[in-house]
Amino acid sequence: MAFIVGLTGGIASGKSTVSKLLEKRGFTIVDADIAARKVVEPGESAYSEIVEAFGKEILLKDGTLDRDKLGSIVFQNEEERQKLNGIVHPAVRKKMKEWQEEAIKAGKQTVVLDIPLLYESKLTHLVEKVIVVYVNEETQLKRLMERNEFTEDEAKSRISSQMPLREKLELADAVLDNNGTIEETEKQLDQLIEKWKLKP
Ligand SMILES: CC(C)(COP(=O)(O)OP(=O)(O)OC[C@H]1O[C@@H](n2cnc3c(N)ncnc32)[C@H](O)[C@@H]1O)[C@@H](O)C(=O)NCCC(=O)NCCS
Ligand SMILES: Nc1ncnc2c1ncn2[C@@H]1O[C@H](COP(=O)(O)OP(=O)(O)OP(=O)(O)O)[C@@H](O)[C@H]1O
Repeated sequence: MAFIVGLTGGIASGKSTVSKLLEKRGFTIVDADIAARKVVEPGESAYSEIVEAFGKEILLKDGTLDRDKLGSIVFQNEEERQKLNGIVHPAVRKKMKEWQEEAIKAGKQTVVLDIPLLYESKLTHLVEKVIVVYVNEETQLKRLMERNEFTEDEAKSRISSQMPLREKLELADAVLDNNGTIEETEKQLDQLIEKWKLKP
């Protein structure tokens, strides 16, 4: 039976960076953010539900979601965000289950579920161990602002829409401290792969 590992953290804490390092080592990643983009494509059921709930003004000229516009709505307003989550999350869970089953059928010994909201969405029952990618608040804010070219307010509104990252530290089975260089994170990751005897 495959070993299912949860990978989480906070926005811009380095989950995708760690996922790429795991992929380089042959591990299969099932990425919630990728699933969340897939299930809102035109023609998918979540797409029409989102248009119905938020109106056509959250669409671009080509009919796809205006992610910036929808983001600015939902990260300023908890109720709007819960409305979007209620539409997207069930479809994301279904898509991730499909991808996980495909990986298991292909004989993978480990499957890593990269889920930003693993704790917020109470999904720890889906995994056997949880890795939290940790950065301090200052580093998180700086990297998020730099990556997305957000103002401080835009970045803070996204960060505050999640459980505080330091609280996730207490819940983790393993923590990767990503405040340093990527090489330093990579070293911690290789030690963890060894400790947990993870095989791709
Ligand atoms: C609001 C949307 C359109 C903004 O798109 P955008 O391209 O700007 O961001 P992206 O999807 O790449 O997410 C970036 C990061 O934002 C954070 N985030 C995204 N959605 C949420 C949310 N509903 N609540 C808290 N944090 C979130 C996560 O850390 C995620 O890794 C998009 O994030 C979305 O559809 N969110 C709802 C689905 C969701 O909750 N996805 C997160 C994991 S399942
Ligand atoms: N150790 C590091 N040193 C410097 N920059 C880093 C480090 N780790 C990640 N970054 C950068 O910080 C930003 C956020 O990293 P990443 O995208 O991996 O975070 P994430 O947790 O996947 O974010 P999200 O929640 O949005 O998916 C990226 O621009 C990435 O290149």
